[in-house]
Amino acid sequence: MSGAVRAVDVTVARGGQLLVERFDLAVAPGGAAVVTGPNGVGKSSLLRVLAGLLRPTAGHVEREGTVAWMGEAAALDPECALADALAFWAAQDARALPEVRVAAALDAMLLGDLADVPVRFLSTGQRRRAALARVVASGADLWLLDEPASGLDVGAVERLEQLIAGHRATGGAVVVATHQPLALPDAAGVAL
Ligand SMILES: Nc1ncnc2c1ncn2[C@@H]1O[C@H](COP(=O)(O)OP(=O)(O)OP(=O)(O)O)[C@@H](O)[C@H]1O
Repeated sequence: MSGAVRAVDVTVARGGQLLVERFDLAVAPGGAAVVTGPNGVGKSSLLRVLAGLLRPTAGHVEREGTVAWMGEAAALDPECALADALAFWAAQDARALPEVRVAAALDAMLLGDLADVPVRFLSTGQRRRAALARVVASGADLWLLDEPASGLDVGAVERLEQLIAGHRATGGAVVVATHQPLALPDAAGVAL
């Protein structure tokens, strides 16, 4: 696995407001960056630019590998059992053995007992863990995570930190926007 992202001289403006000006960032395979700053400063917007979902006003972004994006909504079918909803996306990602990937991702986020429960019954924190399981099951090289720890209990935050460490150990790259402190060794800090 080899994931990476590089932002070169990136400027981001939204709604006539300058959010990020002449920004540079390089996250190599195995690397991580943590984006912090007050509400409305532009963290999500920057992550969207890194993902290619939003065009920068100036500058450019280079990505290496496949990308998993985790935003506010998990986009898991509320009527489906959790494992089936995750398997749908794992299959879209054209990876081999989606069911095996989903089972491993559910285990990784301690959701195995909820595999057959419809998504609409999940609690806030369980939904967040399900969204993370979707990222894990995607097998993507570059993870872009917007507030992944929001609503998670202490144990789930530790799981998240372990998942990110494991992803990086295999050559994956991670950029996280967060208000909550996360233990991500050697991560580059980006304070907006
Ligand atoms: N589609 C849009 N059109 C115009 N302005 C927008 C749009 N989306 C966001 N903004 C504005 O851009 C600014 C940055 O928003 P963004 O969501 O990137 O902030 P953030 O740092 O992630 O905030 P938070 O910590 O609250 O999640 C805010 O002032 C917001 O109102």
